[in-house]
Amino acid sequence: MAQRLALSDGAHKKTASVRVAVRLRPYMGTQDEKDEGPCVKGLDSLHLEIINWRNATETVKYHCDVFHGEQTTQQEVFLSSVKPILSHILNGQNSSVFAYGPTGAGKTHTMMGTSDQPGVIPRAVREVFKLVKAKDNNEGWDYNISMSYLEIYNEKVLDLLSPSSQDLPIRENKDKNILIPGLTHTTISCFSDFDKQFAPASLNRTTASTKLNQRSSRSHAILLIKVVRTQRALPHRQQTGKLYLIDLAGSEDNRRTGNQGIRLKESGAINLSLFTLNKVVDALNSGTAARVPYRDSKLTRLLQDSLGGSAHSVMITNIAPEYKFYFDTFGALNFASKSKLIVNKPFTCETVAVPVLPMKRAREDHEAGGSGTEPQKKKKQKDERKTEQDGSSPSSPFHSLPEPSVMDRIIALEKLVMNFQDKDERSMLKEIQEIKGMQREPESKATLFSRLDGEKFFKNSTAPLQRKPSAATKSPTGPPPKQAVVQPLHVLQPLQQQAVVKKQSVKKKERKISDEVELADGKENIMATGWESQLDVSVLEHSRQKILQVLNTGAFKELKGLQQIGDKKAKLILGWREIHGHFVKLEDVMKVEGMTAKRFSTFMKTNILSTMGK
Ligand SMILES: Nc1ncnc2c1ncn2[C@@H]1O[C@H](COP(=O)(O)OP(=O)(O)OP(=O)(O)O)[C@@H](O)[C@H]1O
Repeated sequence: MAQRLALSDGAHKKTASVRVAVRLRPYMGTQDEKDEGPCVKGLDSLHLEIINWRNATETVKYHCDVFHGEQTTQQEVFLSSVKPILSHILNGQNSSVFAYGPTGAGKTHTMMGTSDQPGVIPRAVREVFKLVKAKDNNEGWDYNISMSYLEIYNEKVLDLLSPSSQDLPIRENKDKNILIPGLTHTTISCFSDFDKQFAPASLNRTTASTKLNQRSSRSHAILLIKVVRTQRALPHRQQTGKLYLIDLAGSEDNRRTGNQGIRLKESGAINLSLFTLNKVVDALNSGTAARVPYRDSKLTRLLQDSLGGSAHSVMITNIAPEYKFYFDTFGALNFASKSKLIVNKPFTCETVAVPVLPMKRAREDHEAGGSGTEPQKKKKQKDERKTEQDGSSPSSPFHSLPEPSVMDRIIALEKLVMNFQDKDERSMLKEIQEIKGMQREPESKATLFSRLDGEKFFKNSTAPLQRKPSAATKSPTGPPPKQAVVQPLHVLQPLQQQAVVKKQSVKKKERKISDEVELADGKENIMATGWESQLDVSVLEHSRQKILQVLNTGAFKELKGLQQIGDKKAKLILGWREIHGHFVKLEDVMKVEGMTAKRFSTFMKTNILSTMGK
């Protein structure tokens, strides 16, 4: 029976982390009807930046193990991100490469490629044969290479090499190897052998056209290349290494894909498994003994070896530059930065028992369907059923999962960004927030600009990432931002405008809330009540500007710092801002859902009083 030997003894002591590469596909104008320009761009081979959703004049910077820009070739992606982990499978260890990212971002292109530009899969298989050939006769081992190819479609495991087969079960043996009884294993002796099997089997994969991708993969495709090497001499040691090459289906926002009916059901399954993948990463990252929910989806059950398990893993996060992919890109980058923290512990899967061959056959039989004794079988079936009751069965109602609202997602993402920024970046963020605070004080203006101009924040001289001005997002004021981790270049509204209290001649009937105040620029203001007219006009206006500034630039927490604003209102304000841009005047807050005139009046009164003197 194959045993796992942890490489944690003596000289072999080492761990392998999940290597995270990010690949940005070229901008495809046709995918972006509004032609708003890219929302994300690379900075160097390790960094990229994306426009901050809260303020289009700011950017958020990410760090990854490798960044592949738009011009990167398939060959370069393979050489830098994939080739280095392939040799492990010749030593009985597992390796895995998986492409993750939103639909239409280039996962299939990266993994499969085209005949002109072959992707990771054909290149990796060629390389495995090359490595085996180089070793073959010199070291006294015989090598056997085989392939299996499956897809997970609507939470069903389907054999792509035997398309007529039904949903296959997933099992785990006592050595924690993941097995799929009934799955075809085909021995391949050269690359063309592989290609003969792989090319037609790929056509069996479920694809369909959606609004975001004409040929969208509706399933997760997993190619398994298994290398078994057996020592010719006694004691006939045998090592089994597996290479998983995984093209995940894309995460989807069905408001944009326009999915309905069967596409919507597929999408539910795709999003559920990716959501579970996220939970698995979270659990692994927490570093506690918390249960890792591998069993909650077929995908994570199969990837058990690849994440936090025994594999050397590379995750290629594919992202798209167009604005319509913005939130998916943001989510993918945050997921990538989480996965980067996982540390895998590589094992060698080796048999030392003699005689080797009968036991090997028994093991193969086991994988081919004859798995385990009857009582074991029953127990495993029970486990499967249990998993299905947990909600991962094909018939489980995916749509009944609570879909977080857009704002919940945005706020969660925001939290993630704050959590996963590099420490240095976090401290810079803090510093920048302080500068933002200073911006609120007109007397600090001069200091602010002198600091912003300083070397400390803007060392990079490349052109800043800027959204092309569109009606909804035009920044009202200020020069284009220079480059920084997060760029706070929201320039001040003029403060301390002269206000004149008009004679209180308007009847209360006509002005339900208040008397009338007219600003020097002629704007009408309907919030001042009797108590306000007692205040110094400049103090009043100063408070109003402060409140307006928080409403326009405050994050969730700062909004909640305002009187009368709870979680729900803060989210609604963020949502309003996202859609409409800035509040031009305070009264615009009444356009936010649930902010009645009466509430607005109380909101103003309490906030003006609380900001006075600050
Ligand atoms: N690096 C690239 N260079 C040129 N074209 C690319 C690149 N990446 C992706 N494309 C093109 O973009 C389109 C979408 O890519 P692809 O189908 O690979 O996306 P996907 O992420 O696999 O989507 P889905 O999850 O919906 O299957 C395809 O037409 C593909 O050829």
